Amino acid sequence: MRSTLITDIAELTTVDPEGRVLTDAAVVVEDERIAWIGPAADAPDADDRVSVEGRAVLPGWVDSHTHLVFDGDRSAEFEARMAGESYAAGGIGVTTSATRAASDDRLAELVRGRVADAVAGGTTYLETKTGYGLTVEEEARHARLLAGLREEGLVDEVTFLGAHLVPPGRDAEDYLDDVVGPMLEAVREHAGWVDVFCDTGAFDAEQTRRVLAAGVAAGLGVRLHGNQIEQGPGVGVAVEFGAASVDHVNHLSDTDVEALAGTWTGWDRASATGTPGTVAGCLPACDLSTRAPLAPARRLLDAGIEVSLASNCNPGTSYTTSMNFNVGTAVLQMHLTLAEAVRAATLGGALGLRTQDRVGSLEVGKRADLHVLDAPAAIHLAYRPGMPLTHAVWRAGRRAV
Ligand SMILES: N=CN[C@@H](CCC(=O)O)C(=O)O
Ligand SMILES: [Zn+2]
Repeated sequence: MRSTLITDIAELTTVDPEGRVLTDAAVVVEDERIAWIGPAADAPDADDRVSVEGRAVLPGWVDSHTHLVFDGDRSAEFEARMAGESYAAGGIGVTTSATRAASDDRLAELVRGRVADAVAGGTTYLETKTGYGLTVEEEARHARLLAGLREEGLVDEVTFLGAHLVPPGRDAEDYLDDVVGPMLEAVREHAGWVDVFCDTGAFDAEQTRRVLAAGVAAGLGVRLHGNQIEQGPGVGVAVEFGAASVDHVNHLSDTDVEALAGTWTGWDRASATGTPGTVAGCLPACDLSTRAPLAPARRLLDAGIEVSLASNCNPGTSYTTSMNFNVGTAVLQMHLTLAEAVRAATLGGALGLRTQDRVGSLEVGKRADLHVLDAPAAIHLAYRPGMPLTHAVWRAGRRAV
């Protein structure tokens, strides 16, 4: 077992249950885990020693919502939106055509490049989805590709999103017969989660229930896209199914907020123990790129709901993997404190992936996922928006950047 002492940390944001922020701190990493955390002056000996020379360190970002398997360009659609058009689910079909035409090698290269960008920006745990295939063969091809990259340790969680859009030219019920039948059968060995875009122009409540029920029967965990375009049934269905996360949540009724809050009654936020409920996944870059009202993260936190921040990297609504940008935006525009935003982008994402016991905070025994900023304090993420602040990254105890 090889150990490394990472020392001369000006500010160490742990995101542990007490929310401790240590100054003049050090961390010892043993293989892929954190073995010790404390004042630099008390640090034990280790095989290797790395000084971060007065920089800030925080847990690596947990990006709990991305769509990285895609080809093609939708910048004209974005430009039209900036000139006043609204976002509509139909654009997914454009990416689907381009993605179907891409070879296995090209798709793998594209995903690898996007993952490399994410890691270079401090992301150490990453979920990603299918959803631009929309035939049995294509969804299976994308799920297989992602499972291969998970084997390699490049991505961490794979989600099946066959119910992203009814492909142009197909009848909805007939398509869903495929989704819950041969498509699910083909992807279930590759994916850990099932997801549905439950919104105007995509799938309604009954269709969503049908897909989620089939996914659960196939042994998959539940997550959902909901309440992005309009107030609708997404949050209600997510709660009904005990989803780990419902993401977007731009348009919420009081009943939606109460329903989400009700899922967190068995969770003790102060000690981060108990039974987690349905995380409200907020996607600030997507909200800006679609000119949607920013998800009400402040209101959700105040109601006792755990919130995550994720990049939602995809070509239609959020073409970025930058978690630094999302965290800065949450502080600047969504009225989260820095501590709340960092927690949402680390432990919040982990809760939404039910991996909070392994990742999402810097605690002894957890995976050594560390993000070193080129700044003395983490508040620089909001104070200097858009600056290249990621200095170094350790992922599972290995230097990745
Ligand atoms: N809203 C649904 N899915 C993606 C967008 C997909 C697209 O437009 O290509 C999202 O999460 O925003
Ligand atoms: Zn999405």
